[in-house]
Amino acid sequence: MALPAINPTTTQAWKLLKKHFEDIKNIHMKDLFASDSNRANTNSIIWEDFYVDYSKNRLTSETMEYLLQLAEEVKLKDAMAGYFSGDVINETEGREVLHTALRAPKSAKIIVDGEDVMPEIYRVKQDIETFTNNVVSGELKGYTGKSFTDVVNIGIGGSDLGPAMVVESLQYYKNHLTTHFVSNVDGDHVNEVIKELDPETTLFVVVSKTFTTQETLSNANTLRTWFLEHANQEAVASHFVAVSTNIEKVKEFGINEANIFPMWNWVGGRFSLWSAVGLTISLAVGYKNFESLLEGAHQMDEHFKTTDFKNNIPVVLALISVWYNNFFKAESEAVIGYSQYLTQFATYLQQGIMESNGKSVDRNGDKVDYQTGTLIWGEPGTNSQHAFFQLIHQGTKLIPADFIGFAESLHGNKDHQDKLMSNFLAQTEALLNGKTKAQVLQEMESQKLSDVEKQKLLPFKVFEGNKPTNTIFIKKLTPASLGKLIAMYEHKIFVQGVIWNIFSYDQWGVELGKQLANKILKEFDGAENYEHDSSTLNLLNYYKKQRQ
Ligand SMILES: O=P(O)(O)OC[C@H]1O[C@H](O)[C@H](O)[C@@H](O)[C@@H]1O
Repeated sequence: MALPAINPTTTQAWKLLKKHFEDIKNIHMKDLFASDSNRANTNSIIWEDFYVDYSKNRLTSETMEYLLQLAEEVKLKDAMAGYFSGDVINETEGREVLHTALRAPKSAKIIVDGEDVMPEIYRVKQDIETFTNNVVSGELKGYTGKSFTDVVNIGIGGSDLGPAMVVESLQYYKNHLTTHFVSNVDGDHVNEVIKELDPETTLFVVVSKTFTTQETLSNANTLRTWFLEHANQEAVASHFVAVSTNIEKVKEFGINEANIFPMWNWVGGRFSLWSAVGLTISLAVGYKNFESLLEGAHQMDEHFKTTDFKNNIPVVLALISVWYNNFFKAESEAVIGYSQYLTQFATYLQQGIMESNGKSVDRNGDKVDYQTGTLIWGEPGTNSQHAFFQLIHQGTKLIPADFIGFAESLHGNKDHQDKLMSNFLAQTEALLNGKTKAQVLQEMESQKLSDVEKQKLLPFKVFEGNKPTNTIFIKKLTPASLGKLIAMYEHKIFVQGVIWNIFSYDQWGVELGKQLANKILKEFDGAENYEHDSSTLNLLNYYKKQRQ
């Protein structure tokens, strides 16, 4: 069944929200808290090891009522049923969207083209487990009989960002293997990694869903050439494995069929870390931890699938985001993880969110006349506090932010953890309340300033507050809780795509640049009568001169 295609602006709920927005747009959250002592409790969801507090948002129970009505009116329930059961909801590519099947239990039955995909998923999982155990235990050897010490993941986009982010986030759980990620076609990337490698003990994992991606094939070729400077052709078989849907292309590249981990067209690149694309994750943290990551994601799938919308974390977060995006006209959202392990989390989400929902044509093929996908950015706290928080606190832009924190530390240093958590809590409080003129003046009392000096400084020291945040407080960073967190954002993406009536699972917008790059690449060594605008032509000729 196709996804329902309902223009959200034609719903009753949208009209109610529009009117309601005019009524509450200037209300300060401080007043909402003052008038309802139970606000924090009624606007939070406690589920397993997740405590999601969304009370520090510019909304009332009436707002939530209309937002939930919007979810009903766009037929979110029907869309969810299609998402989980393998409907072709990626209509422009004619594909199912089944990353949730990758983490479903063995007993599940998910039919694609008349066939249950679960046995095949579990067969590949078994291969991942066996291979991981053989590499980690040192049983599998390189061409000179030494065990592997290093793993190089060669991929880009979804074949890089997911595995790289998870490996970074689960660093605490890592084994002795050193992992490297090569993605950029910039030769500096691969060459810097090569400096750290020993060909005798390095395993290469070439990851590409299509196996046609220029960057990945170039990097894989360069690494293989370097490898062959030290080893002979037969050694490639014991040092190179691949993950792809395109078995023929992988074989053409020279990797043995036995060394290919398959994936499927019904897994989108940016949602693929749960498949064999996550092989590097499994190698880095061990199969058991990889499995826990998947189990955590599955628990979030169940929560999303079975919980009423009002208490459904991904649904509520998606609706709040729509509220800011479409009514307050907020352009971006920040994601701030209070954990150094989450350094790559926002970068990862950028692909997930912006490649999925950066669309301007609706599911009927018509241009939308409302805003869709949000810009996503962020860095871990507390570092980001000392970098860009100034703008969030006192700038002119409204930037709703997700604050993600872990109550228990992994390192066990209470002093550091208390300081980290005090910042985590203080920032959302500061963003909520701000600082009034009266408070600033009171603070100034102890300072030796004249009244004129005080009045001069006053406007700069006032914080308006009323800056919205969600707090996603998780008990501890584990493979399972990370799996839940990632799946939470995946479902948020889905819900927003349904509301905005767009296709979230294609990415036609990345094609044009690729096509032109291929054309220009040929022109570097070709004749000079190219068809380009004058700017591109000048730049192209400038480069041609420089490279001679
Ligand atoms: O895995 P691959 O086929 O090499 O694709 C890698 C990436 O490249 C494309 O340009 C897409 O925009 C991404 O969604 C994809 O993850």
